Amino acid sequence: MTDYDALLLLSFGGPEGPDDVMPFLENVTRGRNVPRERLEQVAEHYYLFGGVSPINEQCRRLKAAIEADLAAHSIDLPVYWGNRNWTPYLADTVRQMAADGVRRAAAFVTSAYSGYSSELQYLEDIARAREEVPGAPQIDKLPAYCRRPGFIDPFVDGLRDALARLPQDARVLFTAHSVPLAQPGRADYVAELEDVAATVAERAAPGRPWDLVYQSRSGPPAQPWLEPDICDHMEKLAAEGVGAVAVVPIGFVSDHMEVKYDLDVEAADKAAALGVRFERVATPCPDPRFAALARELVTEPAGGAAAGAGR
Ligand SMILES: CC1=C(CCC(=O)O)c2cc3nc(cc4[nH]c(cc5[nH]c(cc1n2)c(C)c5CCC(=O)O)c(CCC(=O)O)c4C)C(CCC(=O)O)=C3C
Ligand SMILES: [Fe+2]
Repeated sequence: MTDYDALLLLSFGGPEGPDDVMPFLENVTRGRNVPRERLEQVAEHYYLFGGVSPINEQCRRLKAAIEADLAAHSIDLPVYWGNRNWTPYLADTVRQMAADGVRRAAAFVTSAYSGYSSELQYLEDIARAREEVPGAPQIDKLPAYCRRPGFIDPFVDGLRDALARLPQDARVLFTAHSVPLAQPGRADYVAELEDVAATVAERAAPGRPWDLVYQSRSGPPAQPWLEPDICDHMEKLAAEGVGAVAVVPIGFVSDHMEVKYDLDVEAADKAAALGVRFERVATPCPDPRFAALARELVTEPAGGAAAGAGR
């Protein structure tokens, strides 16, 4: 049972073709102090994939999987999809929800953690979109879900499988998006990442050494961000004689560009150059347990209460 009359899948958005790439990057970085040089580099990552971000297809599949899971549990709840940085833009989705008579929606965000980029910025998106739309529904963001089994269990299974393919001395590297040290909510974000890493390590590889590393940093070089960077860390491990790594992208719910490029291309190439075997564990999003998580959160009595937006 649920008090809500709609579920909103809220995501980051991504380009759908080469002409979308620069306008998308300008949307993402407006007012955010990211050097032009960095934007041009990141644009190349998207061009390598035809200018198409994997995140949109992931969202379409996730929406379909959530709809199928709700139907299988006889829960009659329409699912909408809106993004921060690209079509379908959140404000347009909220306008459609209002036109359809939605009064109270729960938002499931494609980020599992607390902190500014992962949670607070999505609350700002919701507030801004509601301001733009007369008669907008109430929208409660569902709580951060990084400690829930629907998010953790697929990583545990994936890490066990990866380690089975690697030599006994393989090191486990848990990786997440870096953020500036000065970012609001950074301490909560790091505490959750450490907790998730420790939980997954304990269950999939008890006693084996592991490290938490960061990736995809941007911003001016003089600004301190969370470290160590995954590539720098692999260099250090290689020098210490580590010959294999199992890389667990705990910072991501699905195969975003940071996974498909920054890990599968950049970090994998780095590992190859160092002579280190590299196995990247899958993200949870294609797993049915992850789609079920949206239903679990929206049907829990406390579901929307933990982090309300726009009451
Ligand atoms: C913590 C975090 C997450 C995880 C939480 C979540 O999932 O929301 C995340 C997700 C994502 N970040 C994404 C893309 C980008 N992020 C950028 C820039 C930035 N990210 C930051 C942090 C995070 N980002 C930060 C502190 C910046 C600096 C500028 C700013 O303070 O905003 C830039 C600009 C270029 C660059 O600097 O790299 C791009 C293109 C995509 C889409 C990828 C795709 O297309 O598949 C996704 C899912
Ligand atoms: Fe980002």
